[in-house]
Amino acid sequence: MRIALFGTSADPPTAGHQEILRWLSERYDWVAVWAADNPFKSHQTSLEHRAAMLRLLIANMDAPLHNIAVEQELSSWKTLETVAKAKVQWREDAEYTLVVGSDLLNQLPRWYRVEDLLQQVQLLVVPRPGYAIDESSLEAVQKLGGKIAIASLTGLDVSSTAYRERGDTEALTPSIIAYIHREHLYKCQDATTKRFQFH
Ligand SMILES: Nc1ncnc2c1ncn2[C@@H]1O[C@H](COP(=O)(O)OP(=O)(O)OP(=O)(O)O)[C@@H](O)[C@H]1O
Ligand SMILES: O=C(O)c1ccc[n+]([C@@H]2O[C@H](COP(=O)([O-])O)[C@@H](O)[C@H]2O)c1
Repeated sequence: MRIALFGTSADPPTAGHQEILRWLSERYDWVAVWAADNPFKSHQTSLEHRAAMLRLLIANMDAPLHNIAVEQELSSWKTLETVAKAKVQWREDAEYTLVVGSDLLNQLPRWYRVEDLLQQVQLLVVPRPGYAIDESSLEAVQKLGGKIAIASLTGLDVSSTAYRERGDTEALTPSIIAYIHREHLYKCQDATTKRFQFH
């Protein structure tokens, strides 16, 4: 069984995450996704809201995809811990692929006990506009034991930051926009979005 593990800050989840999930679902037996904290970032919304938005993102995908699940109990800021939980949930001998965007390649060597982590997973890097995959970053991760594959998909040119900082609703799907309005999240951005709509 081939399992894709995809953790996200989901602050908020974007159309970019959705596209990656769709792509993974066509290639892996099971796609586990969860909202998590990232110790290298601050988050603007509670983990509970971020997990709820992630569930909505998946529930509202065009085609019903029966092999994607929000496995929120896997969530930990230490991905090593997430993998340990995954191994309890599925078999020890399942093949685990950790999915990250190319923007994380430079951060990865600073992750918690990264060598232990890289021993237990394959790494799939999704190219992201603006974050070229350079040889030296690849080599650094390979030296730590990383078994790296590059996805044939290039991610959309969107980000959660683009929404948080500029109110870029192009990055979001309609159900996430509705949830943000209903729950009064990201207040400044919401005001910006409304102002743009009126002018
Ligand atoms: N458009 C994208 N293309 C490729 N990878 C992506 C894309 N969006 C997110 N990812 C990857 O998905 C994972 C979760 O991303 P994250 O939730 O941090 O989104 P983000 O848009 O990068 O957020 P932020 O702008 O807050 O940093 C990371 O591995 C990230 O590299
Ligand atoms: O294990 C770590 O040390 C570690 C450090 C930074 C990020 N992560 C995880 O990487 C995933 C992607 O993070 P982000 O913020 O880019 O969405 C998410 O599951 C984080 O918990 C994990």
